[in-house]
Amino acid sequence: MTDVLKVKDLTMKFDSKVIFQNLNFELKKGSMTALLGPNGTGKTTLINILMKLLIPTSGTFEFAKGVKLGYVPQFRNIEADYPLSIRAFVSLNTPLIKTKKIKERVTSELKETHLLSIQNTRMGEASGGQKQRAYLAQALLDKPNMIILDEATASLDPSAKEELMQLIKHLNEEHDITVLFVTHDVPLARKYMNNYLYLNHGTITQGKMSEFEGDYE
Ligand SMILES: Nc1ncnc2c1ncn2[C@@H]1O[C@H](COP(=O)(O)OP(=O)(O)OP(=O)(O)O)[C@@H](O)[C@H]1O
Repeated sequence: MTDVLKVKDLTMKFDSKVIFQNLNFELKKGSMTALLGPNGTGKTTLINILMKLLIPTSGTFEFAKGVKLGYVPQFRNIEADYPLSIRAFVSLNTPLIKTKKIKERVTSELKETHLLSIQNTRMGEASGGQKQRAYLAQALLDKPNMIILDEATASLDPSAKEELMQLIKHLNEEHDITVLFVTHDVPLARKYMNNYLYLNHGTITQGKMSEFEGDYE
């Protein structure tokens, strides 16, 4: 399998505080990788670097040619009175003038994320799982071939978690989307992911999810 991402000697410091040092890892095309690690070890910092929102102190990273990255944040700050429908929310980043082609893309992603039948429900009234799938649909509109999910299951109930993970599995298996999933949920990662990156004490360990024995203290 080819690499979609190569990280070499990546170091991040905030002033003199070292967050991590000399990280080296690769992600394979079509893999499903959990990025695990205790609170505050730098997972979000690493993702922000990969998304080019932060510049690392030193080291390099390179995505393979043709990699198109999608980012799915954890849903939050959607108040009960939030006025947009699920469909309008998913369409937020599309051009103002909605051509037939754009409308069809939105419909197709709503269908893919099991939201089509409730597309007119207000986001404020939607369940946590529905809101989270709306964020996923938004990211899928750009047709990414790799997605990064940041704690996307963190505040969902067990059945909404399973539905989201099944959907991610489907995207991986049927649409060949490479997955990097930031999570604290080790059982869920064991069930759905095949590899892990464990970020702790400023270094990273990589291996098979079935063999993961991280220390979360
Ligand atoms: N802009 C910044 N300036 C200074 N320190 C920062 C900055 N951003 C993050 N940090 C520090 O870097 C460390 C890593 O933070 P980060 O949010 O990346 O951790 P995390 O592993 O994602 O944590 P969590 O699991 O709680 O989300 C923390 O100690 C944090 O306080």
